[in-house]
Amino acid sequence: MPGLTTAAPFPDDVPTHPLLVIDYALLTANDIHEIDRLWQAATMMGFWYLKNHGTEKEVDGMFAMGAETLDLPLAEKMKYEQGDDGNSFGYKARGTIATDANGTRDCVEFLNIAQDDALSWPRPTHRTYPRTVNARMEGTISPFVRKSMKINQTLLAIFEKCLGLPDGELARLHSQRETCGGEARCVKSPANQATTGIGAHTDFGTLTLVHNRLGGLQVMPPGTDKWLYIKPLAGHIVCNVGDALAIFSGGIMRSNVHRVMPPPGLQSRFERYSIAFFTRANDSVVLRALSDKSQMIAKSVSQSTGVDNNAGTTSAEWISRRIRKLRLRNREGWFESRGTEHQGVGRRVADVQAAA
Ligand SMILES: O=C(O)CCC(=O)C(=O)O
Ligand SMILES: [Fe+2]
Repeated sequence: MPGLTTAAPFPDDVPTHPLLVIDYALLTANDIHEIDRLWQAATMMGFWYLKNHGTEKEVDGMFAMGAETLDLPLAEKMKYEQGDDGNSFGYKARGTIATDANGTRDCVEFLNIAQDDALSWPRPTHRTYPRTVNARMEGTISPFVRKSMKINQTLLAIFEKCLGLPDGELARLHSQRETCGGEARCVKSPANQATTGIGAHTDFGTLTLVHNRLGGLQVMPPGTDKWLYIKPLAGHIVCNVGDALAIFSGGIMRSNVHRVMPPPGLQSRFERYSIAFFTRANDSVVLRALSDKSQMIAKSVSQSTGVDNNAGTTSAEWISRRIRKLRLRNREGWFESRGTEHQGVGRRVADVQAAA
């Protein structure tokens, strides 16, 4: 099954970044030491591995669903294309978004399924999907979405405490009573590529869960200008903080730059599939530091001179703007796709590309 077999081992002669491995079972058992390690990972690097999460069966199903769907004829997939207006849900064809400021075309295609559609199935909340998605909605996609939401709710409940926020404050911004931009994604990169799959970026939302079997995901650790691979570890999720959480926390939590390159070594000869789940705030939530709810956040904001922690837009506008500006048809606005330019991330990405 595509994406399920390790086609070739991850090479041991490429530079990798060793993320902290966090044990989900220990987090749910309220283990103080593990919570401390999670907090360290979320604030210093913004990325960590998560083990013992109990979603392996659903993840296998998602790889199979993604491969079935992305193997459909292009004409069939194009009926569901996300378009140039900033919609995230649906199919994104290859070569439609820019991987850098010069407008270099991406080489990946992906499928985004809205969390809200998976939860309201069989009634669509946002849109409809190809038949291969519908066939697996009940048995695979909805269970995957529910389990991924549960994991992120657990992580957010921990972050609330660490940030000195009242109980339920982050949960309230991610309520199931209102629509949100949360989505499940399957990304497919063709074999034997020489160019960037997904350009340097930070994620738009709150938290991201990534399931990888082949390498290709890279991070640039803070304070460096080097791209390092994240080695896929069997059964481990790669988790990362997105821009919305960095903003809510007044910059205490880190939304780190990453990108997707062709898999390293012999792995490059194979198609690469990855599965991701993006937790994003409710559409009407205004992205701003929660200074009025936490002294710790207020202090961080007051100490960070020159950093504007208010995006000044709602979550829905923020996501829509960034997706719209990534599309090649709207190329002139590429820098506006960066999102956290007000925090220096946009400049950091630009510097990286200028130096490359
Ligand atoms: O495919 C991956 O490993 C990561 C994908 C990613 O960064 C994204 O879709 O935002
Ligand atoms: Fe990402």
